[in-house]
Amino acid sequence: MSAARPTIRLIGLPTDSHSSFLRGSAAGPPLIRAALRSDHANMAAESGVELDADVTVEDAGELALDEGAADFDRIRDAATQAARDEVVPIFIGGDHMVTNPIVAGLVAVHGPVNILHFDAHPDLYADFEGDPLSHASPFARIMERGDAQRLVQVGIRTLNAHCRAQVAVYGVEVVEMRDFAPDRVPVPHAPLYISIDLDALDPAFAPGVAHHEPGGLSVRDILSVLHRVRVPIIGADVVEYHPQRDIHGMTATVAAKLVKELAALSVPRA
Ligand SMILES: NC(=[NH2+])NCCC[C@H](N)C(=O)O
Ligand SMILES: [Mn+2]
Ligand SMILES: [Mn+2]
Repeated sequence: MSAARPTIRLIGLPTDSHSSFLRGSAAGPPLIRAALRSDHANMAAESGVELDADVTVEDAGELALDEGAADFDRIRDAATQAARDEVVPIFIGGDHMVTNPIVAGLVAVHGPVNILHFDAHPDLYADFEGDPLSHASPFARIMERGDAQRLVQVGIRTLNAHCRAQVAVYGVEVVEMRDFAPDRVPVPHAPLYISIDLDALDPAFAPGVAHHEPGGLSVRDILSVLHRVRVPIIGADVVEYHPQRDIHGMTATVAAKLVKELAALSVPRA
């Protein structure tokens, strides 16, 4: 990666076969990509970093997935290849199972990473409905492999007894929604990976998700935390966009805004 001008690699992950309750996020990636390139906006992040000008955007399209067992390896290998190519991968989901193989792939190059995770759910189930690769379990798999030095979770508001026990077992740092303020979030250092489940947002800001959980974050809350990141990220994902639950594409626009702000975090801060 050139010190002067980093490259991000946009990778769509059209998969929702490990979802619970509702499927539909597999249709998300092209709609988020279209919202990112819509003429209603421009490519400037709020920091002033401009995609295409200050950050090269390499769009890899959708990864070929077939809902079979090989999908895990395909996603993991795409993350590893991006790291070896010295580009910053930004994955567009698809459901939250994808973060499990993504982190496995990045760790192969970077070693154990620090994760900043926004979600209504801790996604730490030992397994969910019998599926260890469930979108409700990615961070249990990551923590049990030792792939994370730190896992900081923000916006959590669905902790049941099982997940509270998992938090304790894995030493997860949780900023629950009931305690949230942007400056209360411990922003980890490098190597930093950021995962955003759109249901971290209140349904008023992001109706286009399966799991509507009231009392969530605002878009500005998430941006206020992202703007406190001081190290260039090694990768990120935005997941769980469900087009069929959206209203006038507003959640696709929110997802695209987050992709743009995440891409800007590939640039070292002055
Ligand atoms: N990433 C998710 N949507 N997790 C699924 C949540 C599972 C279950 N409904 C719960 O509330 O604990
Ligand atoms: Mn969630
Ligand atoms: Mn999630």
